Amino acid sequence: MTQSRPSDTGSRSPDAPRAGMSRRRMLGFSGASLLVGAAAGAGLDRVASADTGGTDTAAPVPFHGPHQAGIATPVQDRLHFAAFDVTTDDRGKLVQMLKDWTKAAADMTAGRAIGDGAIPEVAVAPPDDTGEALGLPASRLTLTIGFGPTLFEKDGKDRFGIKARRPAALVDLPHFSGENLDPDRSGGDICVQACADDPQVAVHAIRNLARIGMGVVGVRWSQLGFGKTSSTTPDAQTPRNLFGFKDGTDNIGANDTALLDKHVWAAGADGSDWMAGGSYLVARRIRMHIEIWDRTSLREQEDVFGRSKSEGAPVGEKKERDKPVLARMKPDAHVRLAHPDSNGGARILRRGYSFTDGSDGLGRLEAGLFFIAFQRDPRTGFIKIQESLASDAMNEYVQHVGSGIFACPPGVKEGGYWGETLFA
Ligand SMILES: C=CC1=C(C)c2cc3[nH]c(cc4nc(cc5[nH]c(cc1n2)c(C)c5CCC(=O)O)C(CCC(=O)O)=C4C)c(C)c3C=C
Ligand SMILES: [Fe+2]
Repeated sequence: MTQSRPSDTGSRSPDAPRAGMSRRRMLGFSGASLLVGAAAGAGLDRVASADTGGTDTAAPVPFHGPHQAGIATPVQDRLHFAAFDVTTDDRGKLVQMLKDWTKAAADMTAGRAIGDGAIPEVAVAPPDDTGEALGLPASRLTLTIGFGPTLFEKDGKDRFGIKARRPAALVDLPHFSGENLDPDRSGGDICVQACADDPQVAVHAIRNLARIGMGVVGVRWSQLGFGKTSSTTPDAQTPRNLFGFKDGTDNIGANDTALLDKHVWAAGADGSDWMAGGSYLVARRIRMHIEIWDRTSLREQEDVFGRSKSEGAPVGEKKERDKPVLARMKPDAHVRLAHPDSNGGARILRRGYSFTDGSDGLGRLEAGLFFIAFQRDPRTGFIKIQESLASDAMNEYVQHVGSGIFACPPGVKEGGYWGETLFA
């Protein structure tokens, strides 16, 4: 990617971006002609992301609106997910940080540098923006915030005076059979899901939020993800997971407002007014035993899911979108057990990513699926389905090793801030 970068000397170069100048504007002034030239030569201007529905106009995703972006909006290619612990008991400081985060998030998602930018006129203080995203487009960055159970009450303490506002749906997840959760990769008072088509843009966003939050929050754990394992745009090609299977076929589509209203968006009538238009996020770090899977026959692999590996068609059918006949699948097939018909109609919006974090010291890939699901109520969504998956044939090949649950408030209106409905 062509970048317009300031000099590496630390002093401002003549062609450095102006203070506060947006990454997009910078590109317009200094990078666009280079980009056009490069793209024309390589034919890059014809390349479309699978999830943009065939267009090559990756416009920024609006930050403001009734729902937070990053839930029902088209899934980007990369993820940086971070869980934070709040390190102060001062409610005022927490609220001020949420306001500062909101401004920074609005800037970054629009493709602008934060505040006065990375190269401000005045050089005596650290810049507002760390600078590694200068010259990069917005890359469809979305930032989605969620509040964990411990923000409402921790060790019996109502730190921020919001204990009574904890939604009934924000339960502590029960123990599930076979899981082996690492406390250092689980929980958190606040989460931020950063999704973008460029990993540098997603990492820049989390890094800068952590920097702004210094003294108020600290990163508890974080996870990078690549290769989305689900899509909210059914017309786009379904991506594949690390087991090689199409994943996300029967996901809830971004335009299916009836399904979103029924299964994803919380409503005031659910009991927590401040969550109306929000959603509940469940994250699970699922280790996949790739080496064992790779020694498994194709027939066994297909039996595990109840779908073909090539087309993704349900057992006995030809096409991916053909209606699954659950009775034709093995009783322990993943799709059969996870299907709404096996779970009293339960549906979730999946938005997970593959991950590989190198090797585990025993020569095995430290790899898996960072599973993210949004739902109106985790008790009738993720928990219901995960309990059915206790007898899943896939359990021989996977283990849940990290976990988190968060209440994601509704979207931010212009001039508002993340969590305003909770703290106002
Ligand atoms: C509790 C919820 C789920 C977990 C955890 C989960 C893990 C997981 N899934 C796959 C691969 C596939 N899942 C597929 C379908 C599917 N999975 C869930 C839920 C969980 N999966 C649901 C609700 C569904 C849809 C069922 C339906 O309505 O038909 C599929 C098939 C293709 C698809 O529809 O997406 C695959 C493949 C892995 C590898 C994994 C953990 C590592
Ligand atoms: Fe699944």
